[in-house]
Amino acid sequence: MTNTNKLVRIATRKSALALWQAEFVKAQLEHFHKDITVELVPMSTQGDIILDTPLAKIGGKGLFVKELEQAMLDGRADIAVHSMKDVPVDFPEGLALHTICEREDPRDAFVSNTYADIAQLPQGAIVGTSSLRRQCQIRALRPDLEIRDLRGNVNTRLAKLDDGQYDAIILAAAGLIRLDMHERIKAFIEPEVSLPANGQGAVGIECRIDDEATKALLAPLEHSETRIRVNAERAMNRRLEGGCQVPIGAYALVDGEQVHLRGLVGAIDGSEILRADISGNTIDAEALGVQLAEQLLALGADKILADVYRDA
Ligand SMILES: NCc1[nH]cc(CCC(=O)O)c1CC(=O)O
Repeated sequence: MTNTNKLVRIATRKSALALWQAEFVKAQLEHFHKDITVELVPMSTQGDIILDTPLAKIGGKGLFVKELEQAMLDGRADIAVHSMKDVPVDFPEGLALHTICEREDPRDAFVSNTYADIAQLPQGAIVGTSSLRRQCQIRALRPDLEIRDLRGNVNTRLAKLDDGQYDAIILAAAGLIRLDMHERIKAFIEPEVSLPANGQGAVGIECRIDDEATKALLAPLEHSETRIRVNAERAMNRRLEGGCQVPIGAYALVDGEQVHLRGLVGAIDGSEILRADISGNTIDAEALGVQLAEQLLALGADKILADVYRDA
């Protein structure tokens, strides 16, 4: 199919990372289709505006994507580029996640100006993260550390570290790598120590379900292995009814026809961490995610999550 003179407008947040991801998709689209025009439509979202309230308290779900979705529904934009980690489970009527691009490094990263890794942190050191998932896993590993809230976009978080407000902070490696700040990563935290969030490191593209012309243009950006991994992870998260601010980790790997999925649900104080894993055929990725969620529920995840939601 040729799409001569087709215009693709990308709704995007204005953070450095969101703009990088939108520019990445723009470059990919232009690479695969020489005859199209791609424009960025930058906008602010509720999540960018309410920066001083812990996300768990404002009910997190979709905070960073609602305005982008409205722009597509209104016809002011054609696609929205998201970090898969921040994409809610369900989509508004008329929109769907059409494309998942190849995943960047999914691990969490240890960032500090003084210490080389978590093991080197002295007793009582202050670690910045607002992620309940990172918090519970670090607390389980090092109960002596003091975890403090850390909000804002990647650059804001790094500035707070450089200010001396924290001894170390934990960020997604993918964000730092994309923003060309690889050298800020002192150590990668392996999934055995900090199981990543579902979708971490993957970029997804949402569009109108009936927009066949745009969907055809997006087709070459799809990465099937990443799709399988993220589908398994998101299915687990969905069955646990986890929003984007929950102490839940989900991480899948694909090896040939096999998908291996690990899941974790933790109490925020790190006092209890439930882990389970499952393997099966890639065709069953989503069913495996649901089964793994049910294993975790049977182990007591429902009680832990009920406590988290009650305290939020
Ligand atoms: N919650 C914010 C967010 N959403 C996506 C990323 C990083 C990039 C990615 O996971 O694709 C980050 C920052 C972070 O967790 O450090």
